[in-house]
Amino acid sequence: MVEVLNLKAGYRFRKKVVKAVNNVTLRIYDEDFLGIAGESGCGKSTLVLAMLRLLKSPGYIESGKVIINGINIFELSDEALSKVRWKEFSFVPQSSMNSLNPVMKIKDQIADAVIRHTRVSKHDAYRTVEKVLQLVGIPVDRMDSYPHQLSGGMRQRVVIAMALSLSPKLIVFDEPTTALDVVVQRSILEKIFELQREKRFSSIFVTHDISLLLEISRHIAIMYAGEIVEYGGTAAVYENPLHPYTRGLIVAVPSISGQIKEYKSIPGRPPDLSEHITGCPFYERCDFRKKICFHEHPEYKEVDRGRWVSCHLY
Ligand SMILES: Nc1ncnc2c1ncn2[C@@H]1O[C@H](COP(=O)(O)OP(=O)(O)OP(=O)(O)O)[C@@H](O)[C@H]1O
Repeated sequence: MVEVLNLKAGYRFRKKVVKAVNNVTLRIYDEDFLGIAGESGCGKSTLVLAMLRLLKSPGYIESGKVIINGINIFELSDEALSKVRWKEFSFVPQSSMNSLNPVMKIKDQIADAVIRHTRVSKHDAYRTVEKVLQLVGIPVDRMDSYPHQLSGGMRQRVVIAMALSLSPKLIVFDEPTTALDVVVQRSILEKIFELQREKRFSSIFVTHDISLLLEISRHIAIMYAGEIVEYGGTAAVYENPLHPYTRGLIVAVPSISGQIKEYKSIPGRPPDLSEHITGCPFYERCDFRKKICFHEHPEYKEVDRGRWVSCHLY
C-alpha cells in the first residue's frame, strides 16, 4: 500500500512561490489502478514527481510523508532512495525522449538499470531485457536499436519495459500516451492493463482526460488548484459525483440509447497558485457556493464509505 499524507510541494523562483500541491492525502491499495484527473496546471505532475522524490529545482517539498510499502521515502538518504527506486516504484513520464539516452542502444539502457540494482551479469541482464521487451510487444531483434530508430509509440513501450524491468510494486504513469496518435494510445493503454493484470503492480495514472479514467481506473481522484477535491471508486464517482467541480466535469447527457455521456469544460478559470487562497479554491466557478465558501477552506473528509470530498455542501 502507498500512502501520501498531507503533502505540500511547489516551485520557488524570482521571489514567487507557486503552491502546486496543497495538503494532499491519498491511499493507493495493492493492485489498485488509481486515476488522477484535473485541468492542465492543477498540479498533477507536481504531485506525482514530489511523491516519488523526482521533483527538480526550482521545485521543493514543503512537508508531508509518502509511505511506500512501509518505507517513508522522504526519510531515506539519496543512496537508500536509489536502491528502492525501480524496485519499489518506477515512473513513466509524458515524453519517452526525456527518459531515454539518445546515444545508447535500448538494450543497454534497460540492462544498466537492471545491473545497477541487482548485480546480475551482463548476460543475465540482457535476458531480462529480452523478457521485458517481449512483454511490451517489441520484437527482440529491435533491442540493438537507438531511440531515434524507433517510432514514438515504440519508444514509449521501451520506457514502460524499463519501468517493469525490476518488477516494482507501484508504477506511476504521467500522461504516458498524450504525445501519441489515438490508435497507438489505445494499444499502449491496453498493454498497460494487460501487464497490470499479469504482473499485479499498483498503478497511478495521471491524465487531464476524465472520460478515459472513467473507463479504465478502479479509483479516481479529482484534483483542482493543487488539491484533491474528490476521491472514490470510479463507478461511484461517475454515478454520483459529489463535488460541484466533478459534477461539472461529468455532464450527463443521455443519448438515444441512454449510454453515451458528454463531457464539457467548465466556464471560468482556476485560481493563480502563486496567490494566497482563503476559502474554497473553486468558489469563483461554483454554482452552489454559499457565504462560508468565500472565507473558510472546506475540510477534506470521508462523507460515505470510501468517498472523500472537500466541499461545504457536505
Ligand atoms: N518548473 C516549474 N517552475 C515553476 N512553476 C511550475 C513549474 N512546473 C510547473 N509549474 C507550475 O505549477 C503548477 C502545477 O503544474 P503541473 O505541471 O504540476 O500541473 P499539471 O496538472 O500536471 O498540468 P499538465 O496537465 O498541463 O501537465 C502550475 O501553475 C505550473 O505553472
